[in-house]
This record gives sequence, C-alpha cells and structure tokens, in this order.
Amino acid sequence: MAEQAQKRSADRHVVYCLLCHKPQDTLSVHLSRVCMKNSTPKQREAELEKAKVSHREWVRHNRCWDYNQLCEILPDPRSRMAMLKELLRRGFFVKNQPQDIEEAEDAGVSAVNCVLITCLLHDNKINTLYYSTLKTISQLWFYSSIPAPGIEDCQRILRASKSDVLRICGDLEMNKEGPRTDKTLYRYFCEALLVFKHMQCPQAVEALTDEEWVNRTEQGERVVIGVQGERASSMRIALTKEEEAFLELYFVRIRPENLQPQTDCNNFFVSSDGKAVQSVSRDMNRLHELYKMAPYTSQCVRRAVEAAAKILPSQQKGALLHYLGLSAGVFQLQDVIDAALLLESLSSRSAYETSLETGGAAGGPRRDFMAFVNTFPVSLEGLPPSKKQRMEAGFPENRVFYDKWRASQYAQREKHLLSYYKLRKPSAAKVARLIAQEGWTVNCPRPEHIVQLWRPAPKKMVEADSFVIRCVSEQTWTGLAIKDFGPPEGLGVVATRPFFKEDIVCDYHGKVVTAAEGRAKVHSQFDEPGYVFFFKAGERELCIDSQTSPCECHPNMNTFGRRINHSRKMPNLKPIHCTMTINDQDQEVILFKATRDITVGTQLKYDYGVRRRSFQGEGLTLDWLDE
Ligand SMILES: C[S@@+](CC[C@H](N)C(=O)[O-])C[C@H]1O[C@@H](n2cnc3c(N)ncnc32)[C@H](O)[C@@H]1O
Repeated sequence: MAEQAQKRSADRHVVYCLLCHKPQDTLSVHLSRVCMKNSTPKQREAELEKAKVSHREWVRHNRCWDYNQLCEILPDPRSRMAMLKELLRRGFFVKNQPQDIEEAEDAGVSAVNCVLITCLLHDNKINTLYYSTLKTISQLWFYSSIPAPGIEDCQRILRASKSDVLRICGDLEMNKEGPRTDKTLYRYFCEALLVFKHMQCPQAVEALTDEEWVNRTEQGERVVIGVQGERASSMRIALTKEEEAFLELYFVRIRPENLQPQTDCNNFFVSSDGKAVQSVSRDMNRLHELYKMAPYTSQCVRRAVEAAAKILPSQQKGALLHYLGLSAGVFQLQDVIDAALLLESLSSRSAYETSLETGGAAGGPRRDFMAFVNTFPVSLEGLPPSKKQRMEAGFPENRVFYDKWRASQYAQREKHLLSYYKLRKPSAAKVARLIAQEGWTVNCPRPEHIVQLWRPAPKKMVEADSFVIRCVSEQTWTGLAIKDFGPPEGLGVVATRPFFKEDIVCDYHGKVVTAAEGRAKVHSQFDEPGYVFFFKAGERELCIDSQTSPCECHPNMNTFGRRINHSRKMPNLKPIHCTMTINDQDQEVILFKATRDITVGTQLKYDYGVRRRSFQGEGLTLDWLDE
C-alpha cells in the first residue's frame, strides 16, 4: 500500500493554480474545494486545462532566459547581477550568462582583475590570454572600477575589419567568387555598422526587414531607414551614403545566395542556412573573436553614448533616446538625420568616419571639434559662431559643431549653477534669481532642470567642504529652531526653512569620548535624558558627549543636534559619520542628512537606534522609543 502511495505521489504533477498562484498536487480537487467551489464542473475543467497549458508553456519556453535579454532590460550591472542570481536561485536557466559570477563578485578577485585592468588601460587591447579569462569587456568593466569604454573604443572593431571588408567588396564587384567565410564576415560587418555606429540594439537589427530596406529614403547626404513603408519599423536610422553602399551590396549580392526557396524569410539579415539571423549579439562576439578583440557589447556602446550625451541639453538627449530606440515617438525624416549627426558628433574624434572616408581634399573642411573649440572657445558668456564665421574658418556649414558648441556651453552653465549649491538643494526660484543675475537669456538651463540635476555631494566632498567645516566648528547652522513640545518629548528642533532630501542639516555637536566613557556618563546621570551619541569609527567605539550645555567651546550657544528627538517609524534625518579636518586636527563628526523633503515647521527626528527591549526591562515604560 505504502509503495503504491509513494508511486502515486511521484506520478503526481504539480500544477500552479492560475487563480491563487499556488502550486497544487491535484489541481482539479483544489479548484472544486477552494478557488472554484461555486463553479460548474465544466468551468473547472476549462480552468484546469488552461492551467495545464500555461504550465507546459512555462516549462517549454519560459523557464529559460537569455543573459543578453537581461542586459537590455536591466542596463544597470548591479541590478542585473542581483536579478541573475535570483533567477538562478529560483531554478531558471540562463544562457549566455557571464562566467564566474560568484568569483568575480567576490572582492578577492580584484587582484586578478587589477592585472587585467592595468593591461587593458596601458595597452588598450586585450591579448588572447586575457581574453580567454573574460567573456566580454562589459564583464571586466562591471567587476572593476576602470572607466567605461567610450564610443570610439566600441567602434574599434569597425576599423579593424574595414580593410578586409573593402577587399571583399572589391571581390564582389568583380564577380570573384570568394569563400563563404568572407560573406559571413561581410554580413557581420554590416550588422556591426548598425550596432556600433548607429547604436541599434541587436534585436532591432535582427528585426530589420527587406521591406524597410527597399523603402529607405534618400535625403541629402543621408539615407534614412524606417520612416517610410507600411509597417511599424524596428529602427529609424540615417546612414551615410557609404554605409548604404555596404548594406546594399550585402542585400543584392550575399543575401539572395542565402535565401532558401522554401522558407519565407523577410528579414534583412539572413544566415547561411536561409533563416533570419537569430542572434546579432552572437555575431558581434564572433566578429570580435575573428580579430582577437575582446567583444564590446551593444550595451557597451549604448552606455558610452549615454555617458557622452550627459553634456547635451535634455531635448537633444531625448532625440538620441529616440534614435537608439529607447523611447517611442513620431519621427520625421529630418529628426532622424539630426539625431544621427548628433550621435556622430558625440564621438570626440570619429576615427571610424575618417578612416572609412577616402579623406577630404587638402584644404577641405576641417572636421575636428577640438579644432573648432580652439577657434571658437566655449565660454559661459559667449555666443556660438554664426554660419558665416564657421565657414570662413574652414568648418562645415552644417550645424553639428555649432550644436555641440552650444551643448558644451549649456553643460558649463549647468555646472556653474550647480556649483553654488554644494551642500543643499536649491529651490527653482533661487536658481531663477541666479540665472537672472548672470544675464543669460538663450542656451540657458531651466531652473527646474538644475533642481532636478542637483545631487548630494559624496561623503568625501562633504568632509572637505569648507562651508560644512565652518558650520561644524562654529555651530552656524541655519534654518533650525529649538521648540518646546511639552512632556514627554520636551524640547525638540523644527525646520524654519525647507530642507530637501539629502541636505546636510546640522551635526551632533559635543565632545568625542570613548564609548566606555559615554556609557559611564549615562549611568551617572540616571534620572536625566541622555545627551550622548554612540557610533563606530572603523574599529573604534566612540561617543559624542553633549551632556553639558552650553558646551565649553560655544558657551553662548544652545546647539541643535543634542535637542533632536527620536522617531523609529517616521524619521526625517539620518546620522552619517565623517572625519573632518578642523583647525588642522582630524575630528570624528556626526552629520544629520535629510532622508526626505522637510517643510517649514516640521520637527526633525532621527532613529536613536535603541528599542525598549534594548534596556532589558528597565526601559519598558519608554513607549516612545518604539514609535
Ligand atoms: C537627546 S534628548 C532630545 C532632546 C530632549 N527632548 C530635550 O528636551 O532636551 C533625548 C531625550 O528626549 C526625549 N525624547 C526624545 N524623543 C522622544 C520622543 N519621540 N518622545 C518622547 N520623548 C522623547 C527623551 O526624554 C530622551 O531621553
């Protein structure tokens, strides 16, 4: 009997109930007893069937993830790694995942990576030995703190493969039958143009259709794909004439050879088995492998664009996002061309362009933005050169450098405005006043934009900030007042001006003593509230003693930190430990940072970090500690 039962249970198939999302040994029984007890047998049967179909679908298709897909969804490496680990923990399969996740995440591996990184930085290329250790550059980049690759780095593969591709072009044009591998290499190169030059995601490249190609539109020096035709397009890009020629040669000479009569493939990129190219990412890896280069991924180049685009005004950033397919929107032909030009201008020295082009005639237009800014220096106050000035100085008449000049000035202005607000977030009105003082009327950041851009200074900067140092040493914090809230709270501190999240509000002023001395002080003042703040500075256990007020160093002052009351559930401040050099001496300081926006009149509170139970019985009456 027992054996039979065991067999039966082993045969049982666990299926998730789609209504309560719980696994069920016998779903039919569960439905009739729980989730569908008031339904008819027919309805339950239908539900059971649905659940089985869903279950099969999940097992067959949805249990398997592709790491490249995770990269697209979660560009932030840390979140992605966390997600990857979680998926693996939950029993999903993840193909193309980076190797040695655990090992590389472990700080201990940094020594190995340091060697690799040093080589990479010095040499700017990875030899095969290092390459075999690392799967992708983004992996190295993620696990280390080396600067992310720039656009040009990611485009190196185009330069490396160019001479072979030109040779293949020659062969094709002379109807010389080359080896199959040449044709595959040529296809890789065409895909790479879209991935690394036009920063399209691999999926969009895979989805490009023959119809989109034949409906491309020529406008001036550019050829635009994806704004004509019936179907919603996978990409909208503006190719140069030369790039179009590369792709057209592939389209008329290589693609037809790959197409199989029986298969109905309308994708632009077709592999040698007649099917649509399945993984452009894989093709890109192979292309890099062929040239013994560690593979940059499409995420690398897209991140590089994002980094380079930081200097651009938000409107231009938006145009780039459209171009990269990261945001939806209506696209006009000219928008696509403008975005393509902008993208090109982001690469400080578009080496790929210069090497692909036959080179301008001597004395022809100079294309280098560095030369442009040398001639027309970017300044906070100046105006960009007019078209006439640009042309007279030998630069192209188009607006690429002009736009880039304006973007640089805009970025300078942003930086300049933000430099006024190192410690505390400004209000939009305050920034507007500053802009008015500067007298800027065009190419000027919006006050709200500056407020949005404002970021709290990193701890290191706060520690070195002369304003904070002065406030700490002289206790000149503003925007605060001590108020009597009556029993049981007693005195507390309220805001008399708005504070924004991340603002430094004040410090916990007092004498730094050891934790043991602090504890002794608390015990000796049994009946009084404790004005002490315990903390750890590395291995040292310390305490700020502010029991005595006024303190010796500020005999005429009532300092704020010691009067701030406690809240466990709704604190609006967070203490942070810093080491500051005050009067040439290192001093341990506790600063309070706002954890949310604080309006005028709000009482400031932080979590003392002790609970009633911390007092082992003695503090049972201190209800407020747990509130
Ligand atoms: C560092 S002092 C804060 C300032 C104090 N309220 C005063 O009047 O000087 C800590 C003491 O304040 C009181 N306290 C702080 N937070 C409180 C709260 N949420 N409710 C009631 N009393 C509180 C307790 O008596 C505590 O021992």
